[in-house]
Amino acid sequence: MKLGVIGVGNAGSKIVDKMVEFESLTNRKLCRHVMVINTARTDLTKPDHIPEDRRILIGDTHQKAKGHGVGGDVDVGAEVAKNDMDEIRRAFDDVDIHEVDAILVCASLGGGTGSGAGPVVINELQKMYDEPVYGLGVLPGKYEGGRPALNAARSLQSFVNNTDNFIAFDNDAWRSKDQTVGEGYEGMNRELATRIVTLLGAGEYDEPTIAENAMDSSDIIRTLDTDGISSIGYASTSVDNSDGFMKRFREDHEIEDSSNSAAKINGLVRRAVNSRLTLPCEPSSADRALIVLSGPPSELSRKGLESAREWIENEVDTVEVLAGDDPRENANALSAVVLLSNVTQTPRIEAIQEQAVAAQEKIAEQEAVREEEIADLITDKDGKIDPVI
Ligand SMILES: Nc1nc2c(ncn2[C@@H]2O[C@H](COP(=O)(O)OP(=O)(O)OP(=O)(O)O)[C@@H](O)[C@H]2O)c(=O)[nH]1
Repeated sequence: MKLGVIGVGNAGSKIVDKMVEFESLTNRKLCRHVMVINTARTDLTKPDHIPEDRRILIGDTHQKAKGHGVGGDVDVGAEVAKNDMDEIRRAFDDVDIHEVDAILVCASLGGGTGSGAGPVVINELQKMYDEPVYGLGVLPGKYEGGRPALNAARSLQSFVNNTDNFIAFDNDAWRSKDQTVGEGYEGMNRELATRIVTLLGAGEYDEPTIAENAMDSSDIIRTLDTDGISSIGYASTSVDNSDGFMKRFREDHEIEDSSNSAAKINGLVRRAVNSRLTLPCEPSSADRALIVLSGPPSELSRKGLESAREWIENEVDTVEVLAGDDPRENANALSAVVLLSNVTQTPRIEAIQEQAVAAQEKIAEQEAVREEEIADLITDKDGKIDPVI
């Protein structure tokens, strides 16, 4: 698939940066247009792989943002994006839409810029283009407290309602227990970029491929076309892709090798579904699923892919399962990515909603106490307002 990729806010921009890094390391050609949008000038200097002229600062003249971010305030994030919409639109004008099959907007839902400006950007893209617009959103960890959960619960609805599909990544599930907030982001972003680029980059090659089961971008678009929330599973195993003795040996043992390959693929796909998903969920609650098998052509097996597809159909009980190969001549690993589209049994999303309700109640209580304190300060014992002077 050919993609336009837009990162909004700090985490969104870092994830886009990692996607571009991964695709260039693996010779893929997924991200045809990249752009990052932020309210914080310093965060815009962080990406290593985004050209300078594709970094858009918004809100530098806004009274609350002033180029320093929006401090977790979703409403300010949304307001800034609306105010600077002309500038954002001008940046979109450079995107040659005939060159892309879809647009992906990446953001974290726990901060203020990604969760506030992200949905505004998505709405504008939906108005401007007919191509599908997908969201890739990071859910804050429980350990971060009520405010990020409240932001996420509010903006999740906007992301899901306004995108053709929302792929979720749960910080809670991916953080190691001994890590504090902020630690481990680099590794988490790399894991997410690997999954998303291997999935969406399937089928884009410099040279035409003759692979009979090659994945087609229309299959990916079809699987994502559910208006729901998705999760991705991934498993990988290293392979010998040298020209040396081992490869010749394996070629000489073709029959044995092909049944081995089929078993390996089947095992890999099962491992992907049972692995740590980007969003923990009950796989059987998915409406549609898609398998991409990526690796050297000698490792791909039609039989293996077909039996893995049947396994997902039966065991995971998903109605529609598509599968395809992504042959990569020089790859030194065989990877399976499984997209579970429109999953509904997602405990973390339910927990975020509960955490958000509790946070909202706490904020309301604190406001009531503050109002009482202010009233006490400015009124005399008879309840009359004390003049300031
Ligand atoms: N997975 C992941 N999560 C991140 C990363 N950086 C921040 N977060 C999470 O993102 C949330 C904060 O969002 P940010 O993207 O930093 O903030 P922002 O959208 O730029 O908004 P403001 O800082 O309020 O202007 C918190 O839930 C963090 O845990 C990252 O690199 N990877």
